[in-house]
Amino acid sequence: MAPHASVEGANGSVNGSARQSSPLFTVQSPNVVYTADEIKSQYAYQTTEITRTADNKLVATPKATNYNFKVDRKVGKIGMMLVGWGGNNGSTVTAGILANRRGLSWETREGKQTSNYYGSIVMSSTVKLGTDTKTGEEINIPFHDLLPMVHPNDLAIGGWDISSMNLAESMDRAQVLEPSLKVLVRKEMAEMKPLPSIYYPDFIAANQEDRADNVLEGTKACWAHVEKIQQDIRDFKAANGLDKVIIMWTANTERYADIIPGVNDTADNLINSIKTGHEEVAPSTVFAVAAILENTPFINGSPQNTFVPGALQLAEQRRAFIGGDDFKSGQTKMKSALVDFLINAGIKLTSIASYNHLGNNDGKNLSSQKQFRSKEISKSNVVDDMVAANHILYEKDEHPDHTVVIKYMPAVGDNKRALDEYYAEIFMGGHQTISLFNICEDSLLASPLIIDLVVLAEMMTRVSWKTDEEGAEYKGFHSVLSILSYMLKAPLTPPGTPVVNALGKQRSALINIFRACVGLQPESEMTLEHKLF
Ligand SMILES: NC(=O)c1ccc[n+]([C@@H]2O[C@H](COP(=O)([O-])OP(=O)(O)OC[C@H]3O[C@@H](n4cnc5c(N)ncnc54)[C@H](O)[C@@H]3O)[C@@H](O)[C@H]2O)c1
Ligand SMILES: O=P([O-])([O-])O[C@@H]1[C@@H](O)[C@H](O)[C@@H](O)[C@H](O)[C@@H]1O
Repeated sequence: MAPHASVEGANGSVNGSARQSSPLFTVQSPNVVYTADEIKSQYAYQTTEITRTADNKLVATPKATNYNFKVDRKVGKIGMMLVGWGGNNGSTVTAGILANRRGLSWETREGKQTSNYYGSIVMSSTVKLGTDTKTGEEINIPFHDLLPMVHPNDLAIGGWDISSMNLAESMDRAQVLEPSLKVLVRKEMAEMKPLPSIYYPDFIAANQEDRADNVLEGTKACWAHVEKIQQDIRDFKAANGLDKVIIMWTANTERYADIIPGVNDTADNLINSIKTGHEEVAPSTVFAVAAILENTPFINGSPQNTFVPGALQLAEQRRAFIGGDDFKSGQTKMKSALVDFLINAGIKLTSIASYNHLGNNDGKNLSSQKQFRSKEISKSNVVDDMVAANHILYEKDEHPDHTVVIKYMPAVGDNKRALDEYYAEIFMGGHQTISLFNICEDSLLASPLIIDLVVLAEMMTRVSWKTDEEGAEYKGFHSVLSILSYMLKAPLTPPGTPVVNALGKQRSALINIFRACVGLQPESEMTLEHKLF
């Protein structure tokens, strides 16, 4: 008996360019109702409440909370606007979507290569739907078919860059893609030109100045910048006949902004600070404010603290979606899986040394201490939740030594080298040393994450929920889309809620929330049907 089966997507193939036809599956349940426009489900959310007795014993009480979910099935026409469009990631993801849309193949030294979306959890991973009643085999379906999601091939693409290069020139500058592929998309890419952007020199490395030839007037925040970006968004929507736009920051890493009471601590203060030209307001925060005011989801793919408290409060007030921070693409992605495994195996990790060097423009910008510091923070905090969860191995506030080093080495270009040593205590005084050498082709790892973040953020604009209470109205998830954490190093979460970095937990949360939207309980992996004979 084949224990597993993978079912092709509803569009005929997992990565195919065909459009979504009818849904791959339907849920047969009294708790799920399908109409042409919506899927409505009733869902019993099972949790375990912990209380303590007088003598400090734990009491676990199962609890069920009933939710009603509603999914709008109409995807509409969606656009993706990238800040930093002319960068390595921006030009690579654009070329990748064009190639997939046209089903391109090209010659490489290893032979013919066809377009794909490998590295995208949405387009190239599968999820277990259930078990075949006749064969007993596990039925796995493409993640993309779990809910009615936009297909990346359908995305209209635009954006901004402080560099005036068109996307073909940017693609050449990036030195990421094979010439035999570039030639096939060059004409289309050459017609794509980034909109001029805002450039506040103090926020990125001085070594970026030589590419800043496509900038709006003004070197610090002003309300005209917000209004210009808002107008750019509206113009892009109108020019492409879009129903929705998702904005992604894939521009350079900025230095952290100081959080200053009266300046960026509240929505009103932040807006006033922009209007009065306060020099501590970063370009990424100005973009975030403009996106929020346009009720356009804004995702931060870099590590800086774009979402200062005032920006977060504004998003909550406007019920606009934001997410971030910092794509989790290579060294940190591996770390968030490996540390989860080691600690959950009862192995006491005592030291993590993470060195990496890269030669792309990101590396050049990160060679400046203030910008490196932003990245060091996002790369270092990724183990905190896993360590804190195991009080057998670690005393309170005890944690492994953890160091992060990034060096700019132009020769290796976009092919970042990540060298890690994990050192751990094992049984009876033994030690385990794990040494990793991981060549991360940075933009080819980050581009699928950009796609996932855009597709999932757009999906969340069509999901709403309500309780069973009399008169309850459907509403969206919290403005801070922590559901996106799988793609991010430093996941932004609603204020006061925990940060989860463990890769497995992040993926499970994403899948199980989407299962709940169609009335399906989480996949427990218990497979009692195969154990109780
Ligand atoms: N694997 C990865 O590539 C990876 C992983 C995690 C995070 N990131 C982050 O993603 C970002 C982009 O990475 P990249 O390799 O594409 O870098 P890149 O330097 O090639 O591209 C950044 C682009 O942003 C532009 N830019 C800078 N400031 C701008 C502004 N204010 N407005 C508009 N454009 C602006 C630059 O001109 C450049 O074209 C970086 O912050 C990087 O740290 C990358
Ligand atoms: O995602 P990851 O490979 O851990 O981290 C990476 C860093 O090591 C490196 O500086 C650069 O490649 C990217 O900005 C990315 O952030």
